[in-house]
Amino acid sequence: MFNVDFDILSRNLGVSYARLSSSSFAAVTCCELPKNLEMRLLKVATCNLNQWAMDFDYNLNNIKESISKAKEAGAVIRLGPELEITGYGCEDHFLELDTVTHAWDCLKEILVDDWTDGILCSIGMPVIKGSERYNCQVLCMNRKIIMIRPKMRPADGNGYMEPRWFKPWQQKDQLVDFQLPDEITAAISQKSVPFGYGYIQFLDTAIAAEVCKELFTPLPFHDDLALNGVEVFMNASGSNHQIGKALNTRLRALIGFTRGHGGVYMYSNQRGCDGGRFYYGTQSHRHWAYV
Ligand SMILES: NC(=O)CC[C@H](N)C(=O)O
Repeated sequence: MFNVDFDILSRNLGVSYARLSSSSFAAVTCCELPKNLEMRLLKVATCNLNQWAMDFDYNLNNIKESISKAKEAGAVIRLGPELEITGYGCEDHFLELDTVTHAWDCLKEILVDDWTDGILCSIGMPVIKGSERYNCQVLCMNRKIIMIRPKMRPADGNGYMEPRWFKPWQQKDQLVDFQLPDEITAAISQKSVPFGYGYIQFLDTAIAAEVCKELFTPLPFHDDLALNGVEVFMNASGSNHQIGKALNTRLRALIGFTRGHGGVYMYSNQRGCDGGRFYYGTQSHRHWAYV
């Protein structure tokens, strides 16, 4: 495919952090994704949750329940909506340090128990790196954090104000090392994780996260990722309801993408109201095509 210059930085994780020498983005290599069928079918679960802004216990329970249901259904990938731990509509509560700290506490609860055993979970939460706050998908499996993918195209306008709370990630050419909070390190014996734009290379497939609006913007990142072998895309959304949007905007975008690139596109959205200003569209989708 292309030359890979492996630069192993995180042996403690059991995964390797790879910088691609001839490409503009990076990959995390990982163990074999558990397969649930002899036919090598991959079962995936997109979970639409009716989260409530700042209700951490309630949101965490919904997330746990959705992971249980995904596992019961035999899925090996579970995708939840954007910022599902805090709720999407926290508005200026995102500016409070406690909001991010509580989100880590919730993630810790998920990681210390068996929730992520045998299933890749993409979980939405705010993360502070350096002095900046990012809207992230935290990809976890087997009680470890495999990668953190910050949103790169913030939603602004039409009632959205993400730039007020989150900085868009702009380093398209690399994954960087993120030092996990001490409490997480103590709980799961993991010190750091690759953070940025990249994908996870499993032995038998490659998977990448995408965050809501990134599906709809010009020059989308998924083109490059698909051309480099990513087959499963996980889009976590906080997309509000508007008449006609589900069929005319979302579904068309998904079908257009998979028609051109093949693979599987998973889409998960928040449901209903969450205390903020939006009523969220309720659809979840997964669409696939062979090319
Ligand atoms: N959270 C977002 O990125 C929203 C993006 C876009 N406006 C939508 O409704 O889907």
